[in-house]
Amino acid sequence: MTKGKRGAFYDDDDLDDGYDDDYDDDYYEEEPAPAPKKAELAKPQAGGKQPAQTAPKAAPSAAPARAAGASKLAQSLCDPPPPGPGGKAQRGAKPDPAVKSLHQPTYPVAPAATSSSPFQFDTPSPDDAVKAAQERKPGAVAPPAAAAAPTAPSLPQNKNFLRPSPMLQQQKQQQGGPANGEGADEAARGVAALGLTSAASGGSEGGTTPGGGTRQHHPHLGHPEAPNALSHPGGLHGLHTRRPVTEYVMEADLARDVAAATASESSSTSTSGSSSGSSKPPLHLVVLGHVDAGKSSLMGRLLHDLGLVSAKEAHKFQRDAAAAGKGSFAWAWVLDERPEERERGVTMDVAMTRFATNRFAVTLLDAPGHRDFVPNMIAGAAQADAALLLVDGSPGGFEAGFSEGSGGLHGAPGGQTREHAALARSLGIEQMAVVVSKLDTCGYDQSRFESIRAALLPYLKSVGFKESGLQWLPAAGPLGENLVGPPQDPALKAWWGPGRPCVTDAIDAFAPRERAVSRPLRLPVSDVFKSKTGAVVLGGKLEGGAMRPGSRVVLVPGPAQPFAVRSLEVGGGAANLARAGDSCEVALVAHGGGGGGGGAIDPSLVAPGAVLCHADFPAVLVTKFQLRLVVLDVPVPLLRGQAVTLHAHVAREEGHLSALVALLDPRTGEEVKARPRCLTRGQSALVEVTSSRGLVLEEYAHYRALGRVALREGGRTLAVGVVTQLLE
Ligand SMILES: Nc1nc2c(ncn2[C@@H]2O[C@H](COP(=O)(O)OP(=O)(O)OP(=O)(O)O)[C@@H](O)[C@H]2O)c(=O)[nH]1
Repeated sequence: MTKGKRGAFYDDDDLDDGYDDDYDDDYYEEEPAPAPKKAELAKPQAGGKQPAQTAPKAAPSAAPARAAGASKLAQSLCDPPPPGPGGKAQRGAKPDPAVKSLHQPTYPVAPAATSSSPFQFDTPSPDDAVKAAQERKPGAVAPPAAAAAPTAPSLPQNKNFLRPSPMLQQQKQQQGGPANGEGADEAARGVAALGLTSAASGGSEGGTTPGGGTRQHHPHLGHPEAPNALSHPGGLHGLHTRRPVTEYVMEADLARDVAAATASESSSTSTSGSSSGSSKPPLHLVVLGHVDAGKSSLMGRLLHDLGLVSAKEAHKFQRDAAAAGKGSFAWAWVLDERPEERERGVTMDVAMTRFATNRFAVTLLDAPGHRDFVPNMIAGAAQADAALLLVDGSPGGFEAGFSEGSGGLHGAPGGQTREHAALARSLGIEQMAVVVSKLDTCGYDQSRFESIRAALLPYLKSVGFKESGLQWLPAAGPLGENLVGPPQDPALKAWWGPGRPCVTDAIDAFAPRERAVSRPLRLPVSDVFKSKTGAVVLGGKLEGGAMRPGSRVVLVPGPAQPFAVRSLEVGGGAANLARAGDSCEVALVAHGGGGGGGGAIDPSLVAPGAVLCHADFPAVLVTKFQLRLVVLDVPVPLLRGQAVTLHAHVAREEGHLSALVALLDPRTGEEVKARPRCLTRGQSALVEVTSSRGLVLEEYAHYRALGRVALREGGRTLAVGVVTQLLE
């Protein structure tokens, strides 16, 4: 393999530069065939943990037909892997979805299967739903009645995108907070060449009480027909005159508050160890991985082991899941709340919850693994500072999730381990802990762990991760092994002893994010809900700037008049200040309208993809922009006019490639050809994109999180890029 160079054309301070340095030839050994052993199951757990699920033998044939089904995005990202020393070929194993049998409430060693059938859904995926709605109603306009309803806000209906778990909603309500209710080598190097780096933001300073999840609705999915500034007759606007963000100087009183909060946060960081979430640096953590890798189960059990799910609640989840014939999904039910998710045993939305580790106030985003829900995964990952990548270590499981797909226009798509990792990196995530799960199914075989690492590491490096940004550890979620303390199972303990990190150690080893407070306020709205007091609350992650009660803000797109911040919650607790990186909820009142609620924002006017902005430095709605992109795995070359779905922060719009401006050298960024006729996989290019409706975007140089765009079509991610210029 030609060692990738990248980044020369991105004047990005975080640009990766250590590709060669980090390259580790040791990992280019031929992968030894896994030697599965009998699973060690259903043993009592030490440390007061819940007993693991018992292990009656399951009939593999009875397992649901769920397997590798995945987009082909990364087929090109990893083929062919580099030869090892001596020219030995290094290839990922073929799909072998033996993981099927793990859908039974047992953990048997499954025989290797040779084929996989994609998971079947009988109802439309969110992608389909949004598309269908948009096709039904081009330029979808909100019904005037809804727009006019002053006191009966029609909140998004139960299609929440980021949502808290039921357990956390309950906790929040008990605390009296807002109710939550319903709640290819070339291509790969190209991704790396984008040099995308993490959002310069860091999360909340004060997750005051672990488990104070408050977000409820994501209007993006909930309201495919919601108004858009460019189509709404009732005066939504987003056509501000843009003041250069570089002119912004933070208001003196706000700057004082920010400086004080920063000082207090640094001092508390240096004296870490308290168990309270308050004043701990925030960390937005997304959990990624192929369908059924064990993401939800691991997080559900972790929340229990951290004391956020009581034994009684855990028992109820187990009883109810068993009664529904889904006993093995009991821990996943902590986060998989929707009936469809529980019935199918598949996460569909991103579930959000909060907990505290020794070091961080963590906002957890549990992303769906199934390829139909990659758009949801993108929105979750777009907010994250770090990721846990769950990799199924069971025999055949890793191979299914890491499969390359069979290529061609109608070929089988590859596994989501690839797609998720590539997307995460392109969305700016630089720090990731790879958790190899389900090793209990092969007797915690160390060689299986090592061989998975050897196969995955080159790929992760090829999509832009530095080896220094990666951690590797084993864990078995449902069994509670290596989650919050050292493993109890002798077979695992034998090679993962004291001093080796457990999951919470790995989280604590992530670096906190720098907060992008020097830019004007930007908060992409991911939730709209009504608090107990009747206030309409907007929630999301602050991607730039700072605010406090009284701050003047404007919603783009949104009503023309400015609002004032009436009250704030950060990390689930009342706050006087929110800074870039904070996960916050904001209640607004019309500027100068007092606190009576009469001037409160009408939630029906909160459009999907809306962004709360500084009133004097608002964002603008963009319909044409220039994007520097890398073409991922495309079945056919991209031509001018190619229809795409644009994914940026919490926004999603239909659009097309309106011009292929130039082909770029992926290493230097220099133009190698003007106006190319088409773009093929792995190529780097400057393109012009036209969106059918306006959306809020920013130049990547100013706001990373608002300047990253993924282009998808037909269930595949075609390209990822960064906004270089706003054109119209
Ligand atoms: N033996 C064993 N089974 C596991 C382990 N982790 C998860 N499972 C099982 O794998 C199945 C899928 O687990 P989930 O937690 O739903 O997987 P997921 O990655 O969240 O799935 P999606 O979100 O739908 O992509 C369930 O039957 C779990 O009991 C593990 O460490 N060992």
